[in-house]
Amino acid sequence: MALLGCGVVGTEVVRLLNERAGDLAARVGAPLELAGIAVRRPDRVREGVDPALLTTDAEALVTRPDVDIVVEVIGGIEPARSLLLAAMKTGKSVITANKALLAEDGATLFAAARECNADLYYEASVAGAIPLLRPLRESLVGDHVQRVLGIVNGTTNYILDQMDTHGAGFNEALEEAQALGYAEADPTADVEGFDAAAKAAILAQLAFHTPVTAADVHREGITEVTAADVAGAKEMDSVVKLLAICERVPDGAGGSRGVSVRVHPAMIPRTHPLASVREAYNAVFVEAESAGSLMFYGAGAGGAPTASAVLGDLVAVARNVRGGTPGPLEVTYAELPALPMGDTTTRYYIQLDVADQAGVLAAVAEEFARNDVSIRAVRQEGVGENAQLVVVTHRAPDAALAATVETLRKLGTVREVASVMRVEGDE
Ligand SMILES: NC(=O)C1=CN([C@@H]2O[C@H](COP(=O)(O)OP(=O)(O)OC[C@H]3O[C@@H](n4cnc5c(N)ncnc54)[C@H](O)[C@@H]3O)[C@@H](O)[C@H]2O)C=CC1
Ligand SMILES: N[C@@H](CC=O)C(=O)O
Ligand code: NA
Repeated sequence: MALLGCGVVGTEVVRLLNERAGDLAARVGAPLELAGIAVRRPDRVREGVDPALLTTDAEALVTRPDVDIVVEVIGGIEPARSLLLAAMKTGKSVITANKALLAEDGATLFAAARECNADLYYEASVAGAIPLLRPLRESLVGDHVQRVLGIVNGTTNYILDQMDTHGAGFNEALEEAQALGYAEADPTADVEGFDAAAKAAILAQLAFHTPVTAADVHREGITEVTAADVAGAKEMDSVVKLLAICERVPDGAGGSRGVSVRVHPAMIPRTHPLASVREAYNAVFVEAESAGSLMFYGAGAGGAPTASAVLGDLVAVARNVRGGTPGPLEVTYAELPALPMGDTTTRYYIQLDVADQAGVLAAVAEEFARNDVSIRAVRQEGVGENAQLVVVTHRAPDAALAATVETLRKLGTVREVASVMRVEGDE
């Protein structure tokens, strides 16, 4: 086998391959021999890594005749894509942790795997160590999945958790997450929601057997989440989490109109199981017609947990290679359209700084009514210059809720829209 990349994840893969060589050989039925490791800087000292294995010529490594499995933990689109394609075209099976690539151009990789009769396994790409893709791809393939909902980015969960529990600042918490090996090479991918959106696309594609790419996912990160949002959530006995939500949208005639796939911060009650997901942990609920609700929980980021998922794939693929039978391929027959966010029904929490005078509540309520948004609860707090209205809505199309907020911003009696947050998990 060959390894591409020897960073946070790659180093752990090498360490575990060495430490568990005997057990892995027994489980596969043959030893897993590391033929080479493609790196950018071969002079760098890497503890536990034999320097004789290092090469900067990744292209030559992936096509070597003595390599039959290639593990890619470089990340990014290129050269990862070309290397994986070259590997499959020369008869190798491949394993990758690269959600960005799978969500942007998974179709090309899956087509190559099919044409070349190669395995393409990627359990590490979503929710790190948590076995989630194999259950969707295999265990639940006979069921009808309705919804996948969860926390799939460790870095942002770590930041939000530190803000909530220790009142930490955003930048300070991000630096800690980077030092712990959770963040992507460019942490913008985490905090702007790109990483979670890529994972949501992969989950939706597997769950609904329909092509979904990152471009189909509505994405909002956590950079706009303010201390006021976190404090507002606390007052509601709730917590702010970055959620990935993939839903099958019914057509009213027993079928599906399409899928809604979105990533955004949301307020969830502290009593909800997702509220207790702390630090860089991930948790995902899968709701299927016959299985009911299933919950997957565990380490979603970090070198060793991610390497665990890579090694699981490696043993599975090595067994397939030895047996001469490839594993299951992607099936995306359903061709369901990805519906726009505006059509998706959500609920909003809105905190308004208002003038403390007669008729304010009526004026605010009128804007909700004008947009056909039903109010679930209203609370007034403070007096005079500190007067605030907190409104929680019932479900309405997201476009109607966004339009309501826009009109509230223009209302003379509203001094400021202090916080707007979607609400999930307490219906
Ligand atoms: N760190 C984590 O918690 C998780 C990471 N992943 C994914 O695993 C992959 C790797 O992530 P990390 O190890 O954290 O990143 P990293 O940045 O620590 O490691 C990537 C390594 O690849 C090397 N590299 C870049 N271009 C190369 C090239 N052309 N040839 C050879 N080496 C090259 C870099 O020098 C770096 O050492 C990414 O796709 C990431 O999204 C997935 C799940 C969790
Ligand atoms: N950067 C990612 C790593 C795992 O996929 C995260 O923080 O979850
Ligand atoms: Na996983």
